[in-house]
Amino acid sequence: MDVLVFGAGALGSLVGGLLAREHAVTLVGRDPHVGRIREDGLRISGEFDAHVGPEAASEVDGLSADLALVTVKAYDTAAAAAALSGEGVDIDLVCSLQNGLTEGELRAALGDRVLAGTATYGAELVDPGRVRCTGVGRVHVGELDGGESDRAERVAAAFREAGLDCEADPGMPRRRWEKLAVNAGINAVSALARVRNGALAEPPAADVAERATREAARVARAEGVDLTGGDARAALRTVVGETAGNRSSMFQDVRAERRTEVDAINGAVVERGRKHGLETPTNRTLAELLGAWETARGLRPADGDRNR
Ligand SMILES: NC(=O)c1ccc[n+]([C@@H]2O[C@H](COP(=O)([O-])OP(=O)(O)OC[C@H]3O[C@@H](n4cnc5c(N)ncnc54)[C@H](O)[C@@H]3O)[C@@H](O)[C@H]2O)c1
Ligand SMILES: CC(C)(CO)[C@@H](O)C(=O)[O-]
Repeated sequence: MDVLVFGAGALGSLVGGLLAREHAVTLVGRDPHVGRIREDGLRISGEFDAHVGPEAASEVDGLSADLALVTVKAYDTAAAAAALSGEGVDIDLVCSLQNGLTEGELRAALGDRVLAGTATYGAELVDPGRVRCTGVGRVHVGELDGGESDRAERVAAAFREAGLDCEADPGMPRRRWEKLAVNAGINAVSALARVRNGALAEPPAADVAERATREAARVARAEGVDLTGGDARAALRTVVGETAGNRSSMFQDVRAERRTEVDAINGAVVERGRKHGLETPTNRTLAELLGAWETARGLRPADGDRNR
């Protein structure tokens, strides 16, 4: 399979680098990472030990692929969608492995070529040309609206050929919403309280996290997804327990003074809830507080366009 990875940062470099052991891969990213990969290949450390030689580019013009994986941060999705739907690029299928609800933007630009994906691998870019796998997880891929899918099965088989743990899932809407509900509970709460995930097992942080997760499950049900508040809270507690020693990605972003994905996580819960006439006060407060911090730090566009 010819695979293009749009957004060769931590996750994209890890997944793309592992796929490059078996498939023709082009990593699309930015210098100095792209330049180093061209000169010396990509080194993968941590849970894997590999030195691979994918193609690397900083533009998609002139590229073609059977599959494009989208691994930019959620707030760069619009730019990814615009690039991948451009005239100079020829892509058959697109699959996001991002956190947050980003498929709407991708589908608007790329139509029914878009598959849903989730990834629970842990990745960290340690230096240009070097990525570390901090945890072996699993990739799930499937139709945005759910159902059996030959094309998702083909993608999953290609991932497995390269030694990645990957399954096609006919229940991607529920899987996406459950992951969103867990991220809604963990990420902003841990980032604002400046605590590792394990601190969300105890009140009062646990109460805030559970409220955010329960609100997300209520919105999911309004969207037609079969996710109870109890199931979502059970998933939250499991992930908090399994990742007790981790700093969430949003806590890491705040520590590094980077823009967070709060708009695509808690903000998405608020916006989808509003469409259904549902109040989501905990998610709204979390999104507003992190938004205020990002604005004060000059990290988000001043015009209020959340997705730029
Ligand atoms: N890192 C992980 O362990 C992990 C695990 C699961 C899910 N995720 C999700 O995956 C997504 C990516 O996370 P990450 O940690 O890899 O982020 P990252 O910031 O390391 O990687 C994103 C990369 O995209 C590049 N990029 C952005 N716009 C671009 C453009 N127009 N052209 C070329 N390159 C561009 C950036 O330069 C950056 O290197 C997020 O939604 C995150 O929540 C990450
Ligand atoms: C599962 C998770 C919350 C663990 O830290 C992760 O998705 C994250 O940090 O974004």
